[in-house]
Amino acid sequence: MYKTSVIGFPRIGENRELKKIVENFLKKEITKNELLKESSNIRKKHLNILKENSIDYITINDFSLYDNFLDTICLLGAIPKRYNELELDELDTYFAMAKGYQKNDKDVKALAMKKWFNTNYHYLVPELDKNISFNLNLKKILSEYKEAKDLEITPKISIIGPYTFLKLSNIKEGDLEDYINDIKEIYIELIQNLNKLDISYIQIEEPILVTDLNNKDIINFENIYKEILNVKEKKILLQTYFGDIRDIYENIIKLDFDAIGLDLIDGEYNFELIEKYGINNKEIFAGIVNGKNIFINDYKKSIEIIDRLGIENLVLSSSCSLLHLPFTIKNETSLDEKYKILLSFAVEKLIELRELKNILEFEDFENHNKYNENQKKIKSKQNLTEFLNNEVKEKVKNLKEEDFYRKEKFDERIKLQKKYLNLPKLPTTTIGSFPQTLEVRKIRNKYRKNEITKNKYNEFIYSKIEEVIKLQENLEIDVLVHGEFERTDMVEYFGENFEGFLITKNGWVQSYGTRCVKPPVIFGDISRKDSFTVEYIKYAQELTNKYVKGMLTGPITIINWSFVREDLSIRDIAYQIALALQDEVLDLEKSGIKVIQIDEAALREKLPLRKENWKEYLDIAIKAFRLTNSKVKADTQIHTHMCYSEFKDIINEIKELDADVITIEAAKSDLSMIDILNENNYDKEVGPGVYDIHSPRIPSVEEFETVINELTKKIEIEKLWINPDCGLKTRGNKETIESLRNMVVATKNIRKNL
Ligand SMILES: Nc1nc2c(c(=O)[nH]1)N[C@@H](CNc1ccc(C(=O)N[C@@H](CCC(=O)N[C@@H](CCC(=O)N[C@@H](CCC(=O)O)C(=O)O)C(=O)O)C(=O)O)cc1)CN2
Ligand code: MET
Ligand SMILES: [Zn+2]
Repeated sequence: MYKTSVIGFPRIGENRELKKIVENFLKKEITKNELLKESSNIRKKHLNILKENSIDYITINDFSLYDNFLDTICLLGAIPKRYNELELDELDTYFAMAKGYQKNDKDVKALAMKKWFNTNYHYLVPELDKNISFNLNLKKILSEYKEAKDLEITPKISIIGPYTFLKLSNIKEGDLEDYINDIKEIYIELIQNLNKLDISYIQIEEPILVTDLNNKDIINFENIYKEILNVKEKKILLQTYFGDIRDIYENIIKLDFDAIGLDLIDGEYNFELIEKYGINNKEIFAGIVNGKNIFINDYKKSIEIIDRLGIENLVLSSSCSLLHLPFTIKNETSLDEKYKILLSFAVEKLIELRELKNILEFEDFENHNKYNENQKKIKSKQNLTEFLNNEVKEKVKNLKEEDFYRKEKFDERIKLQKKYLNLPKLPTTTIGSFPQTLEVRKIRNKYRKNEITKNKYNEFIYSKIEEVIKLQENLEIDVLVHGEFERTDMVEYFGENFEGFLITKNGWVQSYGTRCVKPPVIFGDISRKDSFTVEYIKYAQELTNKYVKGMLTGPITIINWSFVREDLSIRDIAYQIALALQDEVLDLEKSGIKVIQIDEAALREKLPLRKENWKEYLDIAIKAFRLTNSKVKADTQIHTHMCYSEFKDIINEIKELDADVITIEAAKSDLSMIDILNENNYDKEVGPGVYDIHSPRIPSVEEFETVINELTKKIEIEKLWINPDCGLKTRGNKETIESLRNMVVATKNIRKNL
């Protein structure tokens, strides 16, 4: 007998309904009651979809108005003091933590945001200090429980596990161990409360277990769980995902969990663990349907996996939450059927689980019509020759060592660049995008619907470029950008313009809070037909005597924020993209652009979860980046940008990227990252972000001066750039202009004293 389960379902809604209602609430266009009512409707709709697909273990509390980690902070009452002191109601406190709060004399920054393991989802980081007193708040769980019961569902309740919570918290005082007792107590109280409900499972999620663990971790984990498991009266599923749990499987299997959830897509090694240590009578939730990629399940392979496991009474599950997938392929009305049949979004993954169960329970599976249908689709990919490009395959094969190096060394290059560019000390710049206001989106939407011509659309884009160039000149910024108005997204735009990608119309995936991305699909071999950024950059450059940066997205970031084909190595895919970018870089240079930024925003975030896999990944990432710009002249300045700056472990690789200038996020990480650069003799130029663009807060001139002064103490003046910590596309015009003005004024004040 087989059962089916999913770890979690996307909550943003089929047409991003949740995004819209939360944003409307934040703009005070709808009331709190409307927000709660509408979000309940979304949840009920999703529960019904899960029910219609006969999912046996339906999850609740996977929903969130903004982020599950933020919900967990509220569930445990671990709200940092500064937010409680605002004396707002519960919901406003929630959003103050999410977005920061600036009103009258009150001014509090948002909680920090971090990448959720190796996905493009971001969670809000809990803070733990001596002021924290945990205090259980079950309101959210209980109302979602009631909704499920009203639909006659006996739900499984998802909660973030205590160890993942602790490990991902920002511990401001003391050590992690200092918080274990409190955490244990509050989770015990939580389990005791959940005991009273009519539920199928408590799904405790501990993805931290797929990272490298040491003995202390194992001791801590056992210490916490032995007592929690002592009080349980309902079944507990220990759910892991994003990898295998090699360091702790042996210990876990001896603990009193009723079930264990394993990722069998990204956790190949889990098979060996099961073989070696057995399953000790636990129910296994086998993650065989990929929750992170959008290609259809190959039923033949899945059945082989299940055979290999050789476990009776298996639960067929997703490899991770379906949060990381778009809603349904059904809405991709512009996509050719021959591609569509090869793709599977969240709803289709439910169908796959249901079909797999039926096939497995069918005596002679090879004669099951769904099985044969599936195998026919899988084979049909071979006929899609339009995605084959032998020329680029050859080019990649023939790459030589020298293709990955610039001719001149940095020391020599930077002298030429300094002479040529002749910038003031502490040059100011921005990361690329300017606010993507409603105006921009509306016009683009009209163009998409053919309500305006391509010419009219371009005219509008050019007028925005003029506007933003004037603005930057007025603000007296030193190195300008064109604003990226023609781009929906820095990755999707490259997918639209390169060969080898599929683009979806409604394939939205939540990235953080109400923000979504529409990852393009790397379906075939990648190449570039014509230049596509040059005309805009050239136009911008002709409007000003200052330098305008060429603006490209790097190969690893394109890969990491796309859905990626599984039939070619990541190295080959990365080099194909790098070669396509190289064409664009050289065209920019040819048209007179002297500064070219190639963003590798996602390089750090996709570092493999286990150290043993770092080397291979970084080798690909560095070489692919270098390949994009190895052929430019010495006096062409190459910039790169990275959003997250936890560089401690990869600083040597960052050096090896050999970018002349790197701009990075630093504002939120108390500048400790600068020490790391220094300790490792980082020799290139750096622009540590001087303010956090993820919040509408406007830092004052004094605040900027303090940060910049700090920076000048730590970094050689000659090497220091002043810039925000990321692109400005999510901000409004007003706060952007005021923040940039303060940033430039502060820089000039400091320059006077140099
Ligand atoms: N891919 C990617 N990953 C990333 C980042 C990134 O920039 N790109 N940045 C980091 C942070 N993540 C982010 C993720 C999303 C957004 C973001 O701003 N997303 C926008 C969508 C951007 C977009 O593609 N907008 C479309 C508009 C789509 C749209 O909403 N259209 C409306 C119609 C417009 C109207 O008339 O109102 C509709 O369909 O209803 C466009 O520009 O054309 C959003 O959710 O609001 C920002 C940062 C990390 N990961
Ligand atoms: N150039 C891009 C921008 O400014 C880099 C963003 S990194 C998420 O939007
Ligand atoms: Zn960024």
